[in-house]
Amino acid sequence: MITILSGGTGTPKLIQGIKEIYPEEKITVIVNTVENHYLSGGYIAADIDTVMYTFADMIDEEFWYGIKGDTFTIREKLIEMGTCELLKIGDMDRAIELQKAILLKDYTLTEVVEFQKNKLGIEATIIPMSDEDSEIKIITREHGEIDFHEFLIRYQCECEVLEVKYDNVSPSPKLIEAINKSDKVIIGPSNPITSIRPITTIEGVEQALKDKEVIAVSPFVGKSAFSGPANKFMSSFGYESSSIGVAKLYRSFLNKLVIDNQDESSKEEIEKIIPEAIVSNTFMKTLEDKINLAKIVLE
Ligand SMILES: C[C@H](OP(=O)(O)OP(=O)(O)OC[C@H]1O[C@@H](n2cnc3c(=O)[nH]c(N)nc32)[C@H](O)[C@@H]1O)C(=O)O
Ligand SMILES: O=c1nc2n(C[C@H](O)[C@H](O)[C@H](O)CO)c3cc(O)ccc3cc-2c(=O)[nH]1
Ligand SMILES: [Mg+2]
Repeated sequence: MITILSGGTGTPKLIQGIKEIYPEEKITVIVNTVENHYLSGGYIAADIDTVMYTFADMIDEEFWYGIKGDTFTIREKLIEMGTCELLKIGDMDRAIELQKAILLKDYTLTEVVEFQKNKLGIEATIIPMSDEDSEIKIITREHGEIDFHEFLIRYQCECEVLEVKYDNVSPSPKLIEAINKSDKVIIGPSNPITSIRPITTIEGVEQALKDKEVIAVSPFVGKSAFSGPANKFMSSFGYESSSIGVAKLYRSFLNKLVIDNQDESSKEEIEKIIPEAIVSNTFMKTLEDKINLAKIVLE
């Protein structure tokens, strides 16, 4: 049984490869919940929904959020009536969010996700990192403290990032047990600061990871992330935005780091920080790329 630590965009691509070659019922995914929030009566759990939609083969692969082919009738009517939502939410996606808000009145997020993933025919286990809500804030030079989604969407990540803040939350009931029971833990190429670190800094997680074979895929090539604001977030934490920075951030529990062919020259330096760096193609453009990378992390 394997456990995968996931955020949104990066790890779901790797999951697409893993689920082609590994029994889905033996996969557990622990998902970041740091950005979850209520919006327009629904409960947005962006990274959880991206992981669910990826397993259910309904993810919109242009944006890595939302459901492919979704319509936006409600959004358009809301705008016509003068209500603009920061997030672009499709009608089917909104149904999933509304159902979460309805069920969360009587059930925990862990229970709600279990119910919804079963309804979507998903055999993998999907566990929120916490059942507690938290808020992630970005401290910027230009606008002070702003919401994560304001930073991402309204300001298109263009601010100077001074700090990233999020609450410490308690682990969801099955989190530590999932890590302890797994033969291997895979940290996907998600944003190390806003997707992975919120999981690894939860009480008990780092200790549990130290007893496991942990392999990560770097979300960086050279000094840049493949996509998104990871560069700025790493720098704000004092880590270089590179695979070397990832090795340093995860050094207390990481056994292996998969780095891109273009970073071959960093292998020696990384192996002074963690036991092993594996050099491979880490660009996941095609399903074949994703399967090849999955074979490496499952070895
Ligand atoms: C805004 C975005 O957040 P989110 O959508 O939650 O994304 P993640 O934090 O899960 O992942 C972003 C992370 O993914 C890396 N990425 C994307 N495509 C690839 C790829 O083909 N190979 C590879 N090794 N990494 C990939 C990317 O560099 C990002 O850092 C966000 O925080 O970016
Ligand atoms: O950058 C955006 N991210 C959107 N996201 C993704 C999310 O806000 C973040 O980009 C990532 O999850 C960052 O972790 C959505 C997620 C959902 O679950 C539902 C709707 C959206 C809509 C947007 C959007 O319009 N723009
Ligand atoms: Mg995310």
